[in-house]
Amino acid sequence: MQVYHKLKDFTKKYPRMAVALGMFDGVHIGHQSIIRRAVDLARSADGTSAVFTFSNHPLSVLSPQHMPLQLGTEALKEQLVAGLGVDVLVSIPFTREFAQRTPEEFLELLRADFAPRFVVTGPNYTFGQRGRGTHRQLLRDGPAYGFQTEICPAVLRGGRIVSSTRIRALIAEGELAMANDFLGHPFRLVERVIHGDRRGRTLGFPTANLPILPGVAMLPNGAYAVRVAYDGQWYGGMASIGSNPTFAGCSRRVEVNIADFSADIYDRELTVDFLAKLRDEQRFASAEQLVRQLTKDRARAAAIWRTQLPS
Ligand SMILES: Cc1cc2nc3c(=O)[nH]c(=O)nc-3n(C[C@H](O)[C@H](O)[C@H](O)COP(=O)(O)O)c2cc1C
Ligand SMILES: Nc1ncnc2c1ncn2[C@@H]1O[C@H](COP(=O)(O)OP(=O)(O)O)[C@@H](O)[C@H]1O
Repeated sequence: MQVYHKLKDFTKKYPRMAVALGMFDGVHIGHQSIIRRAVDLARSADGTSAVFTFSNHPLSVLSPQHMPLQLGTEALKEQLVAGLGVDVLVSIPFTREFAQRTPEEFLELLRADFAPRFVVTGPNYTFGQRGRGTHRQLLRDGPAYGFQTEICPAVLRGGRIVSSTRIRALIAEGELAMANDFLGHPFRLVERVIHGDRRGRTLGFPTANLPILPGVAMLPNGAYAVRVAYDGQWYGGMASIGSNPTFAGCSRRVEVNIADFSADIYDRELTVDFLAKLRDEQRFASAEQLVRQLTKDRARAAAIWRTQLPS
């Protein structure tokens, strides 16, 4: 997949585009149906599939106080979109200047830079100044700009609409099984390993520490069964979300003990998929008691990740 962070004239390089439009935070099963439809339409037209999105949420510019925690970073969105077989990802910053475009100017930009044959989006998508452009305008005016529009219906699970807003709430409440069902993949963190207190190795449980960036959604504190991708390889593991209350404490972070693994991976990127919660975070009376609990956690985590490692 080719990734662009700036607009330019893509029309010569990528003919007959099918473009999926949206923020796609979390790339959940509703987003996946939109993006897959663009991929299918591009294939059937022997053309190019593209996702056109923003690298920052529009509310971060228009109304920062209403900005929701994001289900993932740019790096995560890129990973998940690539996994859907998309040819081109265009992810540009949303700026005040961009927000000034009228819906008609946005459509003109789409024609000039993408010249799409097909535009695919969801029923809640809006575009142009004050979000005045709706799916109805796309359906009505698309042909004048050279494209057909497909609006994918909202995806339901258990009678409820799957949305990024709903998944954010599930993550905050620790409803991991339902969140993963709505996401269509395990809740995922992609981050670089930072330094900790170098205590993990002395306990017999080294833990690669990952920061929880401000603005990014995270599960409640506790111990979790996880799977971890490092350098193209999947491993089982267990993770702690919290601040090590048994010791002096630290800033809230994610710590991952990777099974059957030994290497220095400071500053390297890890992908951590949260599979199931094992227990709440506890303050133990001693390091020995924590170690005893971690040994039990490891056995329970292994029973979970063993069936969930991609080959
Ligand atoms: C699966 C797992 C669960 C953990 N649970 C707790 C806990 O309940 N309470 C706690 O104080 N620390 C817990 N820890 C964190 C350890 O205290 C921490 O990994 C250890 O102190 C090493 O810290 P360091 O990486 O900064 O060296 C847990 C770690 C793991 C891997
Ligand atoms: N099985 C493993 N799981 C996690 N990290 C490991 C493992 N084996 C080696 N490491 C390395 O050890 C570091 C964690 O050791 P630890 O003593 O907890 O240090 P820190 O407190 O700096 O995280 C990781 O960042 C990684 O570089």
